[in-house]
Amino acid sequence: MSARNIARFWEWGRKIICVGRNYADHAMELKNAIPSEPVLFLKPPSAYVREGSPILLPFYTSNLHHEVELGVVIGKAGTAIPQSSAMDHVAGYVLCLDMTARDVQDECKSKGLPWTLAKAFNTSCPISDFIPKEKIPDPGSINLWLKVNDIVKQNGNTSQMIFSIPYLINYISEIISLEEGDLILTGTPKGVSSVQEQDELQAGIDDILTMTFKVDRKS
Ligand SMILES: CC(=O)CC(=O)C(=O)O
Ligand SMILES: [Mg+2]
Repeated sequence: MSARNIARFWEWGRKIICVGRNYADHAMELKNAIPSEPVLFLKPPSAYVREGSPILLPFYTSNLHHEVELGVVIGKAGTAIPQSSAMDHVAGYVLCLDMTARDVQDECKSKGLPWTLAKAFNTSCPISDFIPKEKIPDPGSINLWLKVNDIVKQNGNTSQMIFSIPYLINYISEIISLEEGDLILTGTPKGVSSVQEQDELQAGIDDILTMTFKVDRKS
């Protein structure tokens, strides 16, 4: 049996832990309070979708939003990982979209219900190719951008994150042990907007990588 390859971590079926409201400008555009602690939610591994396959519109939403985010791929397991050694647990990064059925999320929020239907549906986590850690020496200072049909919608820098990557690894691993192949989505900057069937989403990290996805309806 061949050894597992971290560059194909999405095939391992590990956890996807998402951080919400980690950029003040995005929290404010949705009229949410600036959090004093990270806001966490989960997606299942069935949320992954790779370039070449479409993002499928769930039948129960009429307001699907894009959220471009930096994803941190865990390379070494740990519990209660100190901030000082947190980066030793990182294998690399991916560019991610946290696709969100905003109308459904708003309804869940108003009823005090979990965000599962809004955030965890099939294809709700499009991801790029794996980026080895060495290619991003300072993940706390990179530009993330996203265009819909060639129009720029999001353009933010990870320096705007409220909680840094070492802080998030420490905070999460105190509550949920991290395993090799887990992915942490670190939150989105402002500019989220609605996408429609047949839209083309292009996103990138500086001059490091771009990715393209089409939105489609399940046939
Ligand atoms: C309000 C949200 O959907 C939170 C979120 O996912 C984020 O990235 O911020
Ligand atoms: Mg998000």
